This record gives sequence, C-alpha cells and structure tokens, in this order.
Amino acid sequence: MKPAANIYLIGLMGVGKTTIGKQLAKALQWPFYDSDRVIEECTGVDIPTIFSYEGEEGFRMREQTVIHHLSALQGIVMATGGGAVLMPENRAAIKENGFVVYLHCSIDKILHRTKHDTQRPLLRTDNPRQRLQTLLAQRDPLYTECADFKIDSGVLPTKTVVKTILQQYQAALEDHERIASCTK
Ligand SMILES: Nc1ncnc2c1ncn2[C@@H]1O[C@H](COP(=O)(O)OP(=O)(O)O)[C@@H](O)[C@H]1O
Ligand SMILES: O=C(O)C1=C[C@@H](OP(=O)(O)O)[C@@H](O)[C@H](O)C1
Ligand SMILES: [Mg+2]
Repeated sequence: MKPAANIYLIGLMGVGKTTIGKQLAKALQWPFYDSDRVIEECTGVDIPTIFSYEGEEGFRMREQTVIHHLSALQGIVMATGGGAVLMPENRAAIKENGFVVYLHCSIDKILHRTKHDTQRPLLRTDNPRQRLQTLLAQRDPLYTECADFKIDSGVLPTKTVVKTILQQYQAALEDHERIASCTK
C-alpha cells in the first residue's frame, strides 16, 4: 500500500460497496468514485444497455479502462463493481494503489436488498440465489487475494462499518510508516 493510498471497496453485488463507499469518502473528505457510475457517465447509457449491446466482455473492457485511469489518482475512495476482480489488471491496480476492503454479507441479505433491482444484468435470471452462489464460489478467492481487510456489511450498522474501516486504514498507514522508518 502506498502512503497516500486510495481506499477500494470490493465484494459481491448488493453487499453495500456504493453505499459504504460514499459514507467513507464523506468521513475522509475525499472524492468518491463508483466505477459503474463513471462507465455510465462516459458512455451515456446504463449498465444493462452496455451488457445488451456489448455483452459482459465489452463491459469488462470498459471497467478495466476506468479502474486503470482512476487508480492514477491518490486519496480517493472507489466502489468497484462486483466483478472487477475478475481481470488480473484490476487486481494488480487496486493492490498496488490502495487499501482494499472486502465487504461481504449473507446471500439472503443480498437477495433482500436487490429484489426490486433492475440495474444488475447478472441478477436477471430465474434463480438469482443460484447465480449469487456461483459468483461467490468463483470470486471469493479473488476478493480474498486482494483484500487488506474483510468486514461483514450485513449485520453492523453502516456507521459502525465505516468507523471500523477507517480504524483499519489508519492502522495500516501507521504500520507502513513504521516499516518505512525501520528500513531508512
Ligand atoms: N447496510 C445496509 N443496510 C440496508 N440496506 C443497505 C445497506 N447497504 C446497502 N444497502 C442497500 O442495498 C442495495 C445495494 O447496495 P449498494 O451499495 O448499491 O451495493 P453494491 O454497490 O455493493 O452493489 C441498495 O439498495 C442499498 O440502499
Ligand atoms: O458482479 C458483477 O459482475 C457486476 C456488479 C455490478 O456492480 P455492483 O457490485 O455495484 O452491483 C456491475 O458492475 C455490473 O452489473 C456487474
Ligand atoms: Mg455498486
């Protein structure tokens, strides 16, 4: 992690990356970016439209470009899309440029939170529970590989989740400074 690093939020759809990310950025008085919103602003269309014209592959290319460009910034909070960790380039960018927080919660909670959602094409299926279970099995090792810190965002109030992430980030910064001063 770089001293003036960014904070990245990763995890499955619906765990609260966007929601928690906004609150974290507010607490730090840092700019907030949501890679999905940036893609929508750049293309002028929503995520389902990108999936329908370009497929998931096209969306992943756009996502990679956005994460690459935003990772050149310092002192930002970024909520990534749930599948951002699939691309090795994205995993390298977030690990290299920031403190990575893996948000997780139960599939039941995610289903409850996303039951009226129309903006997540991967959940538009007859069996969203099965889809989420499959995605979690594929992605959990990737989330774990990238994460500096993992926290359940399904049980604690968001305020507590934000406070805990800030404490962990501060502790990581202090460790980094201690190690740097020992190796001078
Ligand atoms: N801690 C929470 N408690 C209750 N609802 C939440 C919480 N965090 C997020 N949500 C709701 O769940 C949905 C998904 O949250 P979002 O932040 O968009 O997740 P993600 O970005 O990880 O997909 C939104 O409707 C949001 O309002
Ligand atoms: O898990 C995924 O592959 C996706 C998650 C979505 O973002 P959220 O995790 O913010 O819902 C969005 O990037 C897109 O629909 C694909
Ligand atoms: Mg989001």
